[in-house]
Amino acid sequence: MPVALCTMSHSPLMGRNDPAQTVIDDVDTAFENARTFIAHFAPDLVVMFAPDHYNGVYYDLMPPFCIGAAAQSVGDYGTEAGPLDVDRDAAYTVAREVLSSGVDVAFSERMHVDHGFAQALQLLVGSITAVPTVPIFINSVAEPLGPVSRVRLLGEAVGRAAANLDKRVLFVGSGGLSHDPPVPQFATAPAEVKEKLIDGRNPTEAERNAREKRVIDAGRDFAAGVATIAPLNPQWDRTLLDVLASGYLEQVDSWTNESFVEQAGHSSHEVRTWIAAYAAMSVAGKYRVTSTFYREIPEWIAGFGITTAVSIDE
Ligand SMILES: O=C(O)/C=C/c1cccc(O)c1O
Ligand SMILES: [Fe+2]
Repeated sequence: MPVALCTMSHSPLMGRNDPAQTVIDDVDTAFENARTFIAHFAPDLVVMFAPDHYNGVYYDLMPPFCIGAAAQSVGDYGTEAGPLDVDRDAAYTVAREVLSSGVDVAFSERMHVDHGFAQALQLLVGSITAVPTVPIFINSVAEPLGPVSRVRLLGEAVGRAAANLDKRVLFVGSGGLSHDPPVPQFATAPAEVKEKLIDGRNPTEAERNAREKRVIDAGRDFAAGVATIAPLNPQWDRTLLDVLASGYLEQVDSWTNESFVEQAGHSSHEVRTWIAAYAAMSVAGKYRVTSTFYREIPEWIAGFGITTAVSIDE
């Protein structure tokens, strides 16, 4: 069965702190093209790699990776809340293959997910229930992180599992590229924030609003050039896009986690989701990137990219 790929940056600041209309139009066109690509491919199953931002997964138990056999969207930033349409059988099959490959992955019968999953599903396929999905969480914010080579191996193992599903599988990666939104760091957070990072599930409406306002304000300041967060790095972003398109994914193995932060900001670790998706795609053989959109969008605190790819042998 054929496989295909779509990777995209997400940003909850879309629609909340927007850039010029011409930029929005370009992004809308790129998403329209991605949706057309996906509709043409007609996936039976979406296997989605995405991070969390302390909305669903906390330091009370922080796995590097987690496969969901059932998942609930928390509905942060106005994204769709409620259960995803998870293909439980496929999730178990994928988990068995990944574990037997020697990549230790957590497994959940009630995974909680945030805008990292929900926004991507809504933008690409219309809703969190539009297409059966296997959600795979990749920790991209909570130190300590394992080496990025493990993410590549996770992706390959998922790709092998997908090949045995007898389904048209679309791999999706949601996150990145260079960006440094004000997501708290455990090591430097004050005690009361630390507690929320350990066990912050079900915040009050006031708590959620305050948190979201802080990020929206940071987007405004960043676009105005007065924020203290790290700059976007379009050169780093383009290099990553080139590496992913080249098919020689082992190149990322030598990239240290420190180099991600230094060059592209703390949340650049979210590109782990893209690396996993491309690695999954690589299992089916050579692939061709069929579209690439890239734009620096400070208002959304994002080096913002969207790519699609198909197998060459398809
Ligand atoms: O509020 C958060 O936790 C994260 C917000 C954000 C902002 C910009 C780009 C992203 O990928 C984000 O997750
Ligand atoms: Fe994010």
